[in-house]
Amino acid sequence: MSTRQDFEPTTVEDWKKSDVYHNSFLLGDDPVLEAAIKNSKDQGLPDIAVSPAQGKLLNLLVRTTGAKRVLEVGTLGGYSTIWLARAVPEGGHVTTLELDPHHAKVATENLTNAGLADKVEVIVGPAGETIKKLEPNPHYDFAFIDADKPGNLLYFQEAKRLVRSGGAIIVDNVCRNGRVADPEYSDASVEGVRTLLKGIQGDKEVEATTIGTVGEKGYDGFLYAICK
Ligand SMILES: C[S@@+](CC[C@H](N)C(=O)[O-])C[C@H]1O[C@@H](n2cnc3c(N)ncnc32)[C@H](O)[C@@H]1O
Ligand SMILES: [Mg+2]
Repeated sequence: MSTRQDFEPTTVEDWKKSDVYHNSFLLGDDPVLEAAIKNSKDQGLPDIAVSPAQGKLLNLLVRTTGAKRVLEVGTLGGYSTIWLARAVPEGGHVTTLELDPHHAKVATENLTNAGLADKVEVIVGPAGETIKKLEPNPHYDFAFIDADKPGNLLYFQEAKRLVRSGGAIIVDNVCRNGRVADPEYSDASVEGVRTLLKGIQGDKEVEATTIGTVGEKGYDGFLYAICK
C-alpha cells in the first residue's frame, strides 16, 4: 500500500475514483437509477445529469427541509427528478420544466419505470414561459434550477415567487470549472451565472452561498439559497 503524502488529485478521473469510493459505502446499487441512465443514453440524451452523489444530496436536502412540493427547472431524462420525487412524502409533488419534448418523453418513461409518475408533472416548453404560469398557492418548498444558464436569474426570481418563506432554492453548475471567477473568460453560461450572482447580491429576500463541488462531473458548484 502506498503511503505517499504528495498525492494531489488533478484530473476528473481521479475525482471519479473518489466518488466511486465514497458511493460504495453510502449509495449502493440502484437498478432504477441505472436503468434511467441507460435509457437516457440509449435515446441520445447528453450525459449532463447530476452525479449520483449530487442526486443523493438533493434527496437528503429535500428530506431535511421537509419539503412536500418541489419545483425543478431542467428535467433532461428525469435522473435528478427521480432523486427529488423519492424524497417527497406521500401526497407530495414534483413539478419539472423541460424545453425538449424528446427529453420530456424519456423522463416520463424513466419516472414511470421508477414508479413515480403519479408524483411528478413534466411540463414541456421554454421554462421562461411555463414557470410564469405556475401558481404560488399552494406554495413550493424547494426548487432546483438546472436548465439553460442564461435563464438562471429569471428562474431564480420566479422560484422566489413560488417558494415559501423558509424554503430553499438550489442552482446547479455555478462554478463551471472556476471559469465564472475568471475575468478573462466569457460564454453564455458563465455570463448567466454572473448575472445570477449580481442579481442575488443585495437581494434582501434571500440568503445564499455557493458550495464548490468536485467529483465525477468535474469541478463545479451548487448555489444554495433560503427564502426569507
Ligand atoms: C443539465 S440538463 C438537466 C439535468 C437534470 N436536472 C438532471 O440532473 O438529471 C438541462 C436541461 O434543461 C433543458 N433546457 C434547456 N433550455 C431550457 C429552457 N429554456 N426551458 C426549459 N428547459 C430547458 C435541456 O433541454 C436539458 O434537458
Ligand atoms: Mg447541472
